[in-house]
Amino acid sequence: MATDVEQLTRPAVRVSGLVRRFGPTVVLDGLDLEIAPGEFVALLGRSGSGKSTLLRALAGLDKDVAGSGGIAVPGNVSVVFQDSRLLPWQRVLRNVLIGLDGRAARDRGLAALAEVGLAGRERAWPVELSGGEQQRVALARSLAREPQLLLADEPFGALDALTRIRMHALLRELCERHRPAVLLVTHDVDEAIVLADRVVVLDKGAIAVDVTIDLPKPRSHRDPRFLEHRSRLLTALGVDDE
Ligand SMILES: Nc1ncnc2c1ncn2[C@@H]1O[C@H](COP(=O)(O)OP(=O)(O)OP(=O)(O)O)[C@@H](O)[C@H]1O
Repeated sequence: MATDVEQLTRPAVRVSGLVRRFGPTVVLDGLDLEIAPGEFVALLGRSGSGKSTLLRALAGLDKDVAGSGGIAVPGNVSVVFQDSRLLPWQRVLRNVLIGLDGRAARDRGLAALAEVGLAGRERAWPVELSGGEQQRVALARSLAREPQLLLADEPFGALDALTRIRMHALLRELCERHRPAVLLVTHDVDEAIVLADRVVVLDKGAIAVDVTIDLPKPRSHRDPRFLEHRSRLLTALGVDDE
């Protein structure tokens, strides 16, 4: 039995020495990562560096990694992808409640839709919603499951810049209220700095950079410390900061 102190200090996510190969190609090469309960970690890395591979492993979607040891995650994990993955033949509330049963779950679904600003749209069809609204439904679907770990793979990558900024504010609020541990995969350095408590960079199969973003929220792009973080992270990604 774990003691109370162990319960409090135990990370929500612990990855140790994770290796993932596809044929001869080693994508994850002894990767270590811990995420504390309630901590928001953003994962950056060049295209093909293995970000989605890591996220899929944590989500339990990679059968070849599952059960191999090296990964400890909470029992209750939700995933949000770049496309909302709503079922077009189900109305909004039905989509939120997929896999959930009972009155309490229905109430959580309704509350989650209200939290993402979609109260009154429960009976809409996905096709009647904008891309940003569909991603809100996807967020509500995750929230209704009250996850201890939220995994997000470029959830705003397909949205226009203005909608993305609104979604940042929404995600920040939701995470502050519900406090899941979060791993957000993104290509967007600014998005990582705006949202995360920590930003990690994946390179050559392991975490190459691990930076705590100790700036008050909401964060301003004009804050010189924001710019310092951006510059450091862009350098880590091999991009020149003009
Ligand atoms: N099922 C698979 N079979 C073979 N190779 C794969 C498979 N899944 C991923 N890979 C390879 O693993 C590497 C990492 O892919 P992954 O999708 O994790 O990268 P990523 O960092 O998420 O990239 P991006 O930023 O472009 O989305 C790539 O070289 C990719 O081709």
